[in-house]
Amino acid sequence: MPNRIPEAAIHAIIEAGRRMAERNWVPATAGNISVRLPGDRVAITRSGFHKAHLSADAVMAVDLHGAPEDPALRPSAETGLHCGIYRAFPDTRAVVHGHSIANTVLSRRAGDTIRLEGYELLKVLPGLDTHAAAVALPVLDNDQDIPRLQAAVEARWARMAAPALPAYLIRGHGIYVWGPDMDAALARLEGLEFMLACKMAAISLGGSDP
Ligand SMILES: CSC[C@@H](O)[C@@H](O)C(=O)COP(=O)(O)O
Ligand SMILES: [Zn+2]
Repeated sequence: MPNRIPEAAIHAIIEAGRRMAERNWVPATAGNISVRLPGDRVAITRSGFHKAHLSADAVMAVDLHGAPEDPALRPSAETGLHCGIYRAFPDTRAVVHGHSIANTVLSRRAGDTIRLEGYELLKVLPGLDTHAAAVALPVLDNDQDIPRLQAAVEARWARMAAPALPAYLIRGHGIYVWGPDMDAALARLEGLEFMLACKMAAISLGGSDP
């Protein structure tokens, strides 16, 4: 079957995988990456591939409900979470998911949210133009039942003041971050991971972090 995914989308996904792997955010075969395509299609990583070594063969197309165009290929196990983000946020064109040490450790000891306050890097988030701000990053309980987890995500979004932050954490698992293009999604991911690493370092030093 010919690969009908635009070259630019494949390139963006491969490069994102390399960039996330360089930072140790996608150990083993963890993580998944997607790009919205025209016509209610999504290009997404296939399940079980190492994100440092992606090639065009590791990328496939699904519809906005996660149905593969080629039923012989298995998309990411978490395709339902990507598609849920694209359905909820029509301006979103890229979604990235990583498993860093900081997002895993901090989400395991958090309640419903992780507060990030006073960091210059908050300005990477849409609508924030000063460090004198605070955000509450949602933390959802992990669940291997992805439709049920997506329902919990949607219930949380419904309770959040609009506009929802373009990110959430899954407890002991990882982070989902999205944006209007891959560069924006990766910048938001890097900013959030930096702040989470700072928070973890502050706590490790025996201090607190607001
Ligand atoms: C290596 S375990 C990680 C997986 O269970 C999952 O959380 C993950 O991020 C990658 O799954 P995948 O199906 O390859 O997209
Ligand atoms: Zn994962």
